[in-house]
Order: sequence, then structure tokens, then C-alpha cells
Amino acid sequence: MFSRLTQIPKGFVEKVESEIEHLRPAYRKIHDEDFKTIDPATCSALVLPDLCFVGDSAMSAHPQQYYTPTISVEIKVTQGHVKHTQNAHLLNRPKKGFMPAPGSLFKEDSIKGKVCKFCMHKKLKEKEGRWNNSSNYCPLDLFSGGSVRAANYCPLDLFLGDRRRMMHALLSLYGIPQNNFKVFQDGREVFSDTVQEDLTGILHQFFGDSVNGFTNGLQKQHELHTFLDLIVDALLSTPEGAKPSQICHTQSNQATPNSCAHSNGGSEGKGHASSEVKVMNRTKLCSNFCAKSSYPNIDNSQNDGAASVMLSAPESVLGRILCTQQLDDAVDIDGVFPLYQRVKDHLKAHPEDRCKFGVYGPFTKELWLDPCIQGFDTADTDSLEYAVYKVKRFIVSKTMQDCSIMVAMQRCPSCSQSKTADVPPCLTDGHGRKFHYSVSIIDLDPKPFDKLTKYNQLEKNILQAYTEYL
Ligand SMILES: O=P(O)(O)O[C@@H]1[C@@H](OP(=O)(O)O)[C@H](OP(=O)(O)O)[C@H](O)[C@H](OP(=O)(O)O)[C@H]1OP(=O)(O)O
Ligand SMILES: Nc1ncnc2c1ncn2[C@@H]1O[C@H](COP(=O)(O)OP(=O)(O)OP(=O)(O)O)[C@@H](O)[C@H]1O
Repeated sequence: MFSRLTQIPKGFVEKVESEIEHLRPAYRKIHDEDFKTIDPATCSALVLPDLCFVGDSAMSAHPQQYYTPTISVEIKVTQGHVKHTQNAHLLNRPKKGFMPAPGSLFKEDSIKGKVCKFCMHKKLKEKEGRWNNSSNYCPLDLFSGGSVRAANYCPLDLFLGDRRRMMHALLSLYGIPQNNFKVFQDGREVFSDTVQEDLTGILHQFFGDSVNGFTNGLQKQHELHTFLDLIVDALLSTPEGAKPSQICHTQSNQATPNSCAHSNGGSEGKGHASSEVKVMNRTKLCSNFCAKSSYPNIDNSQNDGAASVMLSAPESVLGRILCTQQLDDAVDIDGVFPLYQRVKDHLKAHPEDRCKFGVYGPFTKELWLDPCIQGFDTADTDSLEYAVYKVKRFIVSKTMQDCSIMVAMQRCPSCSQSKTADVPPCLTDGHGRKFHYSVSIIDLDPKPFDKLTKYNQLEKNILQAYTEYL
């Protein structure tokens, strides 16, 4: 799918702003500060494919395919891991530059090592009255992976195997979608926090036929589970021809072999003197256990992240998102914030270095992608370059913690079995029915460099709200 840059006429931005005014959520209108409005001086825009559909009608050789009934789902997955407590000790403490009040860091570390950011943040949002109902969703359930599916779907054995936890996450989102879950029918929003049409009825229409003799309520429940099961498949699928992830995770001051879990095009193993070493097993940086997950019977005895998508489907869209989220190298905002302040102070004194470091953009391969792929090849972790490197990786990680996944699917016409270049791939449900599908990641805009100040304050507020709740 392609996007293209186009010029926009004068007055276009104002027209768009007024036309979408009534669609904007109320809370956005209150907190519309900082980076939210479109600059009226904007003179160009990106034309994107509508990802609520499978394929791009403008580019497709089979445009009729674009118009067959399509259901799409948007999931804002958020942060899919918990940092291991021992990493927090190793990485955060030496960089803080001060000793915390006795006992307090231990408490913070211990909370952060057990409860995921999303579940902690819930408490702050409850305190601030952002949502009426508290969500049961825990992103770690969704990122828990698992690739075994039942050959013949049955509601009774639906919850067999590793996929159960992912299904639990999706069912939780269906129960209380908040801003994490939206469903579209032919591009129209039909189910979300604010729009609550009868999703099971819509799915019934979408599936069209009864394949199991169920009727009424049971049939609808069955279709909902079939649908969510297909979403799990899509999230765990690996894009055809996908190259292995090139991201390299690093960790400070640990005697780990200087090699990368994934090939990164030959840069590994150069043997540079470095206290920043690439991590052999990237899953060790984090855990996929959250003490606040509502999923029953999570086995914490094997708490090493081994059940996560990183192992079961590392090249899937979910695996790649998790991998990119871990670019923060297990350093939380409290580890990165002093580095940000150093860079900020330096740029204040030397504004001429803004271009060189590129923390405010441009978002070029050299300035942004390369630092994510490469390790830091110097022993000097006190250097400004190291601080810039760490801050950039953290910022990219934050973008991936806020992105959404769009999954679109439509029934394959029985004739379309051919595998040609512009025919989208297929998923097969437990009854052998085939569905064309696409999986895309949206909302990947870079987080502003100065947003680290907000992250630092937010982290404190989250911890305070969570500690008050305990
Ligand atoms: O700060 P958070 O964790 O509340 O995340 C913000 C999101 O809030 P959420 O927690 O999903 O309700 C927030 O989502 P909403 O506006 O609340 O729907 C935005 O996505 C925000 O990113 P940006 O400022 O638009 O680039 C998000 O900001 P980032 O933290 O991702 O920069
Ligand atoms: N290519 C696309 N196709 C279909 N829908 C899209 C596409 N891009 C964005 N959307 C829809 O528009 C919404 C807003 O887009 P996006 O998240 O990129 O904007 P944003 O201003 O960064 O919003 P937020 O602050 O929620 O992150 C998305 O949540 C999604 O529903």
C-alpha cells in the first residue's frame, strides 16, 4: 500500500478542523494543548490508504474486491511488557545521581517489576475521572503469544492452548473498549467507547452462514469468538517476505556475549571495547507477567517472558511492536530523564548542534533508524553522543507504545484462490472459511523530544496514584 504527498489549498486545514470538530472526543477538547492542532500554515498532506479496508482501491487491479463487506478492528495495544526488577536496579539506580529516601525506590522497583504500566496508569485515570468503567484489558495478555489453534472450533474448547490469554485480552477490550478498541463495518465505526451498535449482529451479517447448527444467542457468541480468533491469527501472522527484525537491544554493565539475538546485517560481534553490550536473549529484558492482569491462573513460576510473542511469533506484527517497544533497553523515564536534561542543557548552550543531533528532527535514517539498529560503539557512556543515543531510542519506544494496529478482513469469494501479487493473504477459520486480511500499524508519529518532561511527571503521578490505591 502506498501513501503520497500532496499540496493542499489555502483554507483547507481550517475546513477540515471545523468538519471534524463534532467528532473529537470531549477530553481532547479540554487538553488540546501542546502538539494537537494542525498548523493553518500547513501546505502539504499525506494521502493514505484507508486501512479499514483490505487492499487499496486506488492501486488494486481488482477494485471490486475493495467493496465486498469488510470488518476492521483498531487496537491500541500499549506497552506489552514489564521491566524486570533486577534490570531496574542495574540500570536506573546508577543514573539517578541521588539517593532516594530509604525504602521508597525498593517499593517503586518492586511495583514496576510486577505491574504493567497500563494497569498502573488505570488507577491514575480512575482518580482523574477519565473513564467511568475500569478496563479489564491488560496489554501483557495480548502480547502473551501462542500459536496453537484448535483445528475445529468449539465454544467449549475455545480457551485451550496459549491463545487463551490473548483471547482474554480481546474479550476484555470488547467488554470495555475505552480508547483501545474500535470496530468498523465497511469503514464506518460501529463499536467503540462512544458507539455501541450490536456488534454480534453485525458479525452475524458478516459471517452470513451458520456452520454449526447453533442458533440465536449461542450462534452470536460463537461468531464473536470466531472473529476474535481470526484477529489473534492476524496479529500473530508474519508478513510475507518480511525480513528479520534488525533491532538490537542493549543493556549496560552486564557480562553478556557481544552478539545480537537477530542478525543485524553484520554489525554484531565487532568486539569494540564497550560497557554497552548487545543482549543475547532480548526476552530477558522484560517479563510478560502482570500481577494486575484479570486473566486467571497466570503461571508466575516461569516468569522469564518465555511465553511472549517474542518467542512464539517474533516476526509477527505483535512481535515486532514488542521488540521495538523494548528499544528503551529496559531504562525507564527515570533513567533517561537525566540524559535528556544533559542534551537539553547542551543544546541551550550550543543551539548550533541541533542539526547534528537531530533530536527535533529531521527523522532521517542516519539520525533515527541507525541508532535503533546499531549498538553504541564506545566505552564512553558519559559522552553527549551516548545521551542522545539513549534518548532517541526511548522516544522511538514511546511511539511504539502508543501506536495502533488495524486489522481488516473480508470473506474470500470462493473463486479467489489464486496467489498473485496484489491479492491479499488469507486467514482460515476453524470451519475452513477463508478471509482476505491486512494488518497495518498506524499512529506512528514521532514523540516530541521535550515530551520527556511530561513523561517524567506522568510517571510520578502514576506511581503516586498506584501507591495510594495499594
Ligand atoms: O501519555 P499516555 O500514556 O496517557 O498516552 C497518551 C494517550 O493517552 P492514553 O493513555 O492512551 O489514554 C493519548 O491518547 P488519547 O488522546 O487519550 O486518546 C495520545 O495517544 C497521546 O499521544 P499524543 O500526545 O497524541 O502523541 C499519548 O501520549 P504518549 O504518552 O504516548 O506520548
Ligand atoms: N490510514 C488510516 N486508515 C483508516 N483509519 C485511520 C488511518 N489513519 C488513522 N486512522 C484513524 O484515525 C484515528 C486518528 O489517527 P492517528 O491516531 O494517527 O491520529 P492522532 O491525532 O495521532 O490520534 P491519537 O492522539 O489518538 O494518537 C485513528 O485512531 C484511526 O481510527
